[in-house]
Amino acid sequence: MADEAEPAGGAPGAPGAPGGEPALAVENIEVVYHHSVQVLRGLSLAVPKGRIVALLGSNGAGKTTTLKAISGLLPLEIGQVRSGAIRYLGERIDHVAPHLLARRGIAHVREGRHVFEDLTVDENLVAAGYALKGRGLKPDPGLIYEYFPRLRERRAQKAGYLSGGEQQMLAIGRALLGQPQLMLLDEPSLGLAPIVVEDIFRIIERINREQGVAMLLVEQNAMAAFGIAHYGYIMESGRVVIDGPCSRLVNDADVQRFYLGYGDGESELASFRHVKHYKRRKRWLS
Ligand SMILES: Nc1ncnc2c1ncn2[C@@H]1O[C@H](COP(=O)(O)OP(=O)(O)OP(=O)(O)O)[C@@H](O)[C@H]1O
Repeated sequence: MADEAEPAGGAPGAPGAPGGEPALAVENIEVVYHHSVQVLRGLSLAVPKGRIVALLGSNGAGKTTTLKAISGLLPLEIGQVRSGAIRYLGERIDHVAPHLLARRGIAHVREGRHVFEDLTVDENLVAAGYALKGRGLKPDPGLIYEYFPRLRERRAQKAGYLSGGEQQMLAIGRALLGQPQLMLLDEPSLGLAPIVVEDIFRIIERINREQGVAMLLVEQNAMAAFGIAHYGYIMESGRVVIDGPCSRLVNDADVQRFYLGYGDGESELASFRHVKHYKRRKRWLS
């Protein structure tokens, strides 16, 4: 688990911010789909340059929607950021088209390993070089193969025939080829065997460390995320309910009880929203 200084005023329950100059700042955004279905309700978070920040939460909390809001994909699903602001390297990006954001260095590795199945591994990487257009940078597949030697061995193979873990590696490799300054990773562990998850998370951490790329990591596998992230936010129903350095979150009694499921017989309390009530009740009982 990476160490992170305590944020100023970042007490559990009050969304704060990790220390360091932000690569990304999401400020109090509300997101609706189809002009009516509200999914994000005043969500704020920050990702400092060169850091890994985990975004956790139960199914349907709005994690994927948050990533789509940042990478500009919402309009494709008739979704919109209705209020609030998203800043990348200090500039507003909440109404910028996704291909322009990709060129500016935001790479979104979407849930479900999106690779071109009929293209080879090599061809997939060449296609990903698009993100470098106009930035005066050259794609470097050699770097990708250095991080993912298994892909080098299969470079002439069609991506559709790779294993799930190899496809996830290729999806991350494609994103990295664009030399991003911010990577959005949506559930890289999804559907993979624990040993493969360990392998991929080790590589993600190495990429962060060596390339200095900031990362916002959405994960259901909280322990895997806590293992590499510097700071974490936990969401419920479209807003952050608790945040802090991962070293603190993992030891926090409420996180353990309501999120990690280390219960002590209070299993009917299934959400952070019950925390205040629960604490009040505990005082009455004692
Ligand atoms: N295109 C869409 N149109 C309408 N509602 C949507 C759309 N995409 C997501 N939603 C709704 O928004 C809510 C949040 O979904 P989202 O996928 O962002 O959550 P999540 O936290 O990523 O969940 P999971 O962990 O299950 O992937 C859900 O209630 C979902 O049904």
